[in-house]
Amino acid sequence: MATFLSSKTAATAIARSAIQHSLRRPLSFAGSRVSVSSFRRSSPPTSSLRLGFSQQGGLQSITVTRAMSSSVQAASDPAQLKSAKDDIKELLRTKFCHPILVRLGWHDSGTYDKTIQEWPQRGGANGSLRFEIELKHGANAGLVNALKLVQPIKDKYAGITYADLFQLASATAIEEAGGPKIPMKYGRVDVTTPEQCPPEGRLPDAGPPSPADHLRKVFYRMGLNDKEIVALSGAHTLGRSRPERSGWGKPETKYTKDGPGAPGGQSWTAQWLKFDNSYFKDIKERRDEDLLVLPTDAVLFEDPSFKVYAEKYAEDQDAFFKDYAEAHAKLSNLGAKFEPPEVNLGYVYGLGYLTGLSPFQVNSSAASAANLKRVSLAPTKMKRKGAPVPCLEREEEVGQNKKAKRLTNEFVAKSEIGDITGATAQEEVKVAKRGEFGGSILTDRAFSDLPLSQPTLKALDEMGFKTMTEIQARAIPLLLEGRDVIGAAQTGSGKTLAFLVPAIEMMHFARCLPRNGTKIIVISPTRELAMQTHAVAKSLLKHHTQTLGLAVGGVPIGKEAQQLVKGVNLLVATPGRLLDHPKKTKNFIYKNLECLIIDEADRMLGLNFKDEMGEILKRLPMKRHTILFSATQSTEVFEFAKLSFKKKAEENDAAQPKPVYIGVDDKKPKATVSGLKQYCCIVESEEKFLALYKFLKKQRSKKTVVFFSTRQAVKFYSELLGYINMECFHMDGTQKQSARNSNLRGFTQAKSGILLCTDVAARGIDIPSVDWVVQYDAPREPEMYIHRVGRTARGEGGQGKALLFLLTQELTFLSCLKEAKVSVITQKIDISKTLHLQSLLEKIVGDNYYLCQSAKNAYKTCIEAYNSHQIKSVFNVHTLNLKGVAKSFCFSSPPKVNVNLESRPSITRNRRERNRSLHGMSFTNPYGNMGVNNRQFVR
Ligand code: HEM
Ligand SMILES: Nc1ncnc2c1ncn2[C@@H]1O[C@H](COP(=O)(O)OP(=O)(O)OP(=O)(O)O)[C@@H](O)[C@H]1O
Repeated sequence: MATFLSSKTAATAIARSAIQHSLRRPLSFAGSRVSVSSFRRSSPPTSSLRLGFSQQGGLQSITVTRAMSSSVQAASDPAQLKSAKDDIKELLRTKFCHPILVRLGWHDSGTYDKTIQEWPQRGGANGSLRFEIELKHGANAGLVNALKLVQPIKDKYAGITYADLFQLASATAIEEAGGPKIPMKYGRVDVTTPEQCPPEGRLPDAGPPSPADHLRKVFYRMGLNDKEIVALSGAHTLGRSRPERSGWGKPETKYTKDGPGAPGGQSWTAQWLKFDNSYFKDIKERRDEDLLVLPTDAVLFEDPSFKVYAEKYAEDQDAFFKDYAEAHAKLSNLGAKFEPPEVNLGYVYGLGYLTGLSPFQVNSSAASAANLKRVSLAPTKMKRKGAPVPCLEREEEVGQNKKAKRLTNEFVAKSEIGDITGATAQEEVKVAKRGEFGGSILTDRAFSDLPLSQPTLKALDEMGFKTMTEIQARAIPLLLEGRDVIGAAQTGSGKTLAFLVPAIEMMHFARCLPRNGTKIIVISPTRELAMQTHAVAKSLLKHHTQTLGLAVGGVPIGKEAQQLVKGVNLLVATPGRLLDHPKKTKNFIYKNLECLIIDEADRMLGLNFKDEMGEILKRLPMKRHTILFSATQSTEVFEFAKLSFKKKAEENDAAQPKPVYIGVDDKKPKATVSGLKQYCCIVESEEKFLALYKFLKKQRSKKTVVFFSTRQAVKFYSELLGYINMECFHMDGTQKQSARNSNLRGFTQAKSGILLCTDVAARGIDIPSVDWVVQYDAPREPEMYIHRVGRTARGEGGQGKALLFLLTQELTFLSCLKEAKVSVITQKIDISKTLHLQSLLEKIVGDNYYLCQSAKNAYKTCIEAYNSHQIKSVFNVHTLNLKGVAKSFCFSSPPKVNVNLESRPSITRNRRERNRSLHGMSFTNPYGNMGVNNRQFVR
């Protein structure tokens, strides 16, 4: 176990007094070690701090001058920056001071307070850390040594500001330690007097009572989010903590006993001069006593929202590097004033040529011609260092940096606001004519060009499918060759046929008979999706002799068992029921299984299904093909694929062909289909239901699916809408299967209508002609958003629209969407003429006992669901206006209910912790241990 130290205070006091002691000594500037500058000083020396060195190189004295107090410090000279970078590299090579230089840059910029407009009061990267008063802040203990190291470089290059030098040194240290290239820009202006330093207390504490809250408080103040907190914390992969400085860490460990650099301290990682993702791996494992884990490090794997990123970075170094580089660049700009100002930024920003580290390519001829004028910055592809799954063969560049740049709130503020309910049919026609709406998903390749059997070709023809979609054209030939495939393609792009056609061919050419048992299993996350896949398979098998079966919960198991005993060659199943059969159905033969297809693989291999999938995988024969399909992919899918495929390759022979990743849309700028128009409506809680009502009323002639976060909300709103003469279908996971089926069937067959549902209908369901997908409650994560909106604009030429409701404080969710390559247009819904309905609604609910109970349940669970939202930084239960929320459930004031704010993820996590030993399925052991699991997520 790594240690948690708490003897901080005393040591900090010692450190402080040591610094203070030295600060009291008189000035004796000793620049004797600094070589004579090759640059002529273009301005008087700007340093306000002078350092004195003892013969041993230790600090002797510091003093502060105020010579520049009245003038504004000019920004850095690019040519000097380039030279200074070389000097920093040399310094790193000789002193091994990478970590402390990183800490120097971060402590200069990390004082930024986004709520303060004025520079330099807002703090941030402005060089203020060179002043004694700031160096004396407890959090900066020891950083005087970093200043001492860079001061000679500062002295050599008068044309560089401290602010730039600190950030240049930090970014260079990361790169030289093997980290990512950081897209830096330069031109920061320095503060000039100690009075301009920020107050003490703006940097994080390593051992606060509530580490997650503390980190959020500090980093949110800087305008950084959870992902950035986790990524930046990864800088602790470098360096050591020293009790005599910060009070944290051991005096020495086996990793720090003999240097490099001055020995001592406790590091977070074994190779603390190498920038990689071992910080996350080590904290996760916590196996080594000699490695440090501060409370603020540990919380990255404890807080559910931080954990998502910490886990990801522990698994995927490329993902860490990418996010770190972005976050570091952002950190280094916090609060900075850049000069020349905006018009000349190209000159300053375009230091790609200068530092060789920017991912932006400067148009160099323009740069030299226009010199100080803005130059165009064309983004170039950042080459990834390796595939996320080394054992996968790339059909094309796998897992590229897909995520687009962050959407800022500014975007929202600037975006055109119209009233969505007023969108006319003419406008829609105009858009459609421009050809921007509803592109073709079909290629020019015909199914008949493939070596498919006659019965399959005949069935395809009868189903009306002649040419293939892209995922079909790319996946089917490879699957026919017997390759294992991970397929990713947008919602509604025909993935079902892409895996079913080759599966059926496999059975056909193997001449499977019922007595051979189950040769192919397709696993789906929901019963409805399994039934739908079963229906497509049934049509495809129309002229074949092979047998088909369905195993889903909610229906009597007996009939299914009889069928299985007779022999089902292709079985479509949900995981819970699939697990029941081997236990309860004696003669269910699955030992001959040849192919396992996991639809919606990212969901199936995610946390919710981990236990069931572990159990299933453990029972199935290992010698089989594995096919994984989904519209969104996750690290889990790749990790699973990597391990299970690798294991299989080991067990079989070395010549085993590698599995193939097919990412049809990886290079596309959008994650959603071109036929989809997406809107977002920003509302206050109290207006939310009125806005929905107004919307549904206006779109009465359309077919609309509305997603809610809880089944209680689905129940209440469908009852309420029924009361006010707006009948709707409703579907959630706890309804009886017969009710689920009839609601889905009813809505599918209807020309217009409303379906209220939970995420049980978010994935895979193929309902024809849905016009609108409304997300009344925001989704758990961007991936869920993509699946939900995928219920419209499906198939060839499919068109549809999506509307997301967000509360004002949830706006930053748009940045998460932007990162997932989803852009939405902000719209408004004018409810001014609907406001009077509120009192009427309150009366309806108040007068009806059952409706009132239903509203209370919905209100309670809605708050609980909000509390367990995955993206805590955006969906923070404490920011909810409860009075407004109550209004949206038709209460005049918040009802008295017992709200359980223990988060759902933590309940699930606790249960998982308890259950872990039962299954042993992990991504290092995708086949799991022997054991019994009675828990059924989906039956
Ligand atoms: C998340 C909140 C953070 C806390 C509570 C924290 C705390 C600390 C502490 C206590 C030390 C030991 C200092 C010493 O004794 O010399 C340290 C060192 C360090 N910190 Fe942080 N830190 C945080 C975030 C960051 C960030 C965001 C970065 C950079 C992006 C960073 C980079 C470093 C480095 C590189 C060192 C090693 C310095 C050396 O070896 O001299 N830290 N941090
Ligand atoms: N080759 C084809 N030609 C015409 N239509 C097709 C073709 N292949 C599939 N489709 C139609 O496209 C629609 C979407 O197909 P499918 O349900 O397989 O999508 P999907 O990619 O699995 O979507 P999701 O990710 O939402 O599960 C269906 O209505 C299907 O009939």
